[in-house]
Amino acid sequence: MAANGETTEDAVNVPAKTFDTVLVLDFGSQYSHLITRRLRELNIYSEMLPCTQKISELHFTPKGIILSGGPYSVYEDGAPHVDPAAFDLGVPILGICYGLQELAWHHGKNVLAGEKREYGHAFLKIERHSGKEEHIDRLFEGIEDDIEVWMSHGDKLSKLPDGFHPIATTANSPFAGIASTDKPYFGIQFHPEVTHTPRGTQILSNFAVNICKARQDWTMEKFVDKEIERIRALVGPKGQVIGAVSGGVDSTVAAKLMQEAIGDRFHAVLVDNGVLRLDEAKTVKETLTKHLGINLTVVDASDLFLGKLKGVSDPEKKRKIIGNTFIEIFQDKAKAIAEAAANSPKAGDIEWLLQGTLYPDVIESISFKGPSATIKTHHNVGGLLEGMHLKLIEPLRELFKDEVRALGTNLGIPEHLVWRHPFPGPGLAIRILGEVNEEQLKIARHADKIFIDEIVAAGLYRKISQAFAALLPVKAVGVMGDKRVHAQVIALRAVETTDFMTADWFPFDGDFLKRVSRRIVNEVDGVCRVVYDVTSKPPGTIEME
Ligand SMILES: Nc1ncnc2c1ncn2[C@@H]1O[C@H](COP(=O)(O)OP(=O)(O)OP(=O)(O)O)[C@@H](O)[C@H]1O
Ligand SMILES: O=c1[nH]c(=O)c2[nH+]cn([C@@H]3O[C@H](COP(=O)(O)O)[C@@H](O)[C@H]3O)c2[nH]1
Ligand SMILES: NC(=O)CC[C@H](N)C(=O)O
Ligand SMILES: [Mg+2]
Repeated sequence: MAANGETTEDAVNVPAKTFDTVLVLDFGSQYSHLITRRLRELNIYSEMLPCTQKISELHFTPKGIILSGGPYSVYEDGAPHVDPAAFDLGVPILGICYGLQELAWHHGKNVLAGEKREYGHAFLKIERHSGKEEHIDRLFEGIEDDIEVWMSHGDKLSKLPDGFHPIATTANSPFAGIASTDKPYFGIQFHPEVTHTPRGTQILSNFAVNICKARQDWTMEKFVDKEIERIRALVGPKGQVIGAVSGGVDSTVAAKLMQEAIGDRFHAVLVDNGVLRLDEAKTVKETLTKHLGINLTVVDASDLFLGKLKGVSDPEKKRKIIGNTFIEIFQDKAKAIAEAAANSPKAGDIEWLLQGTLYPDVIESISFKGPSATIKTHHNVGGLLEGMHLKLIEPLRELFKDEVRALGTNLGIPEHLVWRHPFPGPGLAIRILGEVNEEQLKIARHADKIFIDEIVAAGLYRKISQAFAALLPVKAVGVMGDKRVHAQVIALRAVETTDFMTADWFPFDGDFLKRVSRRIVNEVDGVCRVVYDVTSKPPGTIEME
C-alpha cells in the first residue's frame, strides 16, 4: 500500500462511487472512526479521510461532510484546517467538537480557550425555533428537549459566527449546538458518536438521512454484487489472482469473494509453516475445498520454517524469520502457477495479489496522527510484494471486522469459520515462549486443543474474542502418582475485545478452569501446572510475544 493508503485498485469503481457517501474528515480524535461506524450501522456508507484531504483530489462527491473532533486548538499556529474548497461543494457540513470550532473559525475566527474544561456527562437543552428559522432545528428533530451528552473540550466560541444561531446549550456552553440560517451547516460541541450520548445515533441519522439525503442502501448483499462486478472489471477476462489464505476469517472471506468473481483463475495458497495448530492445514484444506469450492493448494514448508527457527528464542527474530520465509515460498508458488498457465488459452499471467487488508489497517496507515509506534512487527502480507511486480487487490479494505463477518455469512461461509478466533501468521511460534521445536509444538498443540474444545463445549466460544494456550519455557515441581515431577507450565489466555486494540481477560468460573487444568495436566505429557493469564491489554498484549 502506498503511504497515502491508495492501492492500484483506486482507479476502478470503489464503494464511494456507487453508494451515497458521507465523508468524515479526521482531525485526530480518538473517536473519529466511530462516526464512520455509526453511519454504517445506519446502512449509510461512510469513509474517513485525513483532515488534510484536498477536496479537488477526492474520487467522489460526498453527500455531506463531518468534521471530527481533535486534540488541537483552532487558534494555535500549525493547527490543522479543512480545505476551504469543502465549503464550495454546496453539501451539508456537521462539525463535532473541534469540528464545530473549525466551522466557527472558518466563519470569523471567534474561538478561544475557555476558563473551564468540560469533560464527561453534560445535560443539553435544545432550543426550538419557528417561522423562517424552523429549518435550523432539523438536526434535533424527534429528540427530547433535554438530553444527556458526552463532552470533552476546553475551547469555546467567543461569539456566534455571522448567520449562525444557537440550537442547543449546556450550563457551561451557550453554543453547544449551532446552525447557519442560510447554509446547511451545523456544529455540536458534544460527541454524538460515543455510546455515552444515548441519542447520538439519532442525531447522526438526522444529519445524514434528513439533511444530506443519503440513501440507506449500504448492505452486505449490495456490496457483494458490486464487489464481484468490480473484481471482474479489474482483473479482466483472463487475468489470474494469487492469494495467501490461512483459513482465518479475513482471508477466507476474501478468497470466497474472489472465487465467486473469477472461479478457478483464483489460486489460494496456504503455507504450512510448521507452527499451525493441530491438524490445521488438513482441516482448512477440507473446509475450503469441499464446502466452499475454493481451489486451495497447501504448501508444506514446515521443515524449512522449523529449520530456520532452530535455536532462536527472541520474539522479534522469530517473527522476522517467519515473515521472510512466507515471502520466499509465495514467490516460488506464484512463479510455478504462472509457468503452468503459460500455454493455457483461458488464463493469462498472474497479475494480482489478493490481500485481506481491513478498514482499521487503512485508517491506521492514513491516520492524521500517523501510524502508531511499533510494539511488535506483525508479519505482513504487504511484504509479499517485494520483487513480485504484482498489483494488489484488497476487496475488504473498506470493511470493519464485523462487516467482514456479515459478508462471510452472506456468502454462505459456515458459521464456525465466520466466527473463528483470529490466529496470527507466526502461529504457535509466538505462543511457545523461547525456542520452538517439535517437542514443544506437540505440548502446545495438545494443550490448546483441550482448552478450545472445553470452551466450545461450555458454549463460550462466541463470547470470547480470542483464546489459546501458551507454553512457558520454565519448569515447576509437581507431584503426580506419588512421584516428584519437574515439568513445564501452560498459560491459558482468553480475552474479550471489540477491536483487538484494547482487551480484557475473560472471567471464567472456577469450575471451568478446574476442569481445563485437570485435563491438561493429566493428558499432556511434559506439563505439571496450568496458570491463567489475568493481564489486560494494555499493559499486556493479546499474544505473549
Ligand atoms: N499459513 C498461512 N498461509 C498463507 N497465508 C497466510 C498464512 N497465515 C497468514 N496468512 C496471510 O496473512 C494474512 C494476515 O493474517 P491474519 O491472521 O491477520 O488474517 P486471517 O488469518 O485471514 O484472519 P484472522 O485475523 O481471522 O486470523 C492472512 O489474511 C493471509 O493472507
Ligand atoms: O496475522 C498476524 N500476524 C502477526 O504477526 C500478529 N501478531 C499479533 N497478531 C494478532 O493481532 C491481534 C493483537 O495482538 P497483540 O495484542 O498481541 O498485538 C491478536 O488478534 C493477535 O493474534 C497477529 N496477526
Ligand atoms: N475533543 C475535541 O475535539 C477538543 C477540541 C479542542 N481542542 C478543545 O479542547 O476544545
Ligand atoms: Mg490468521
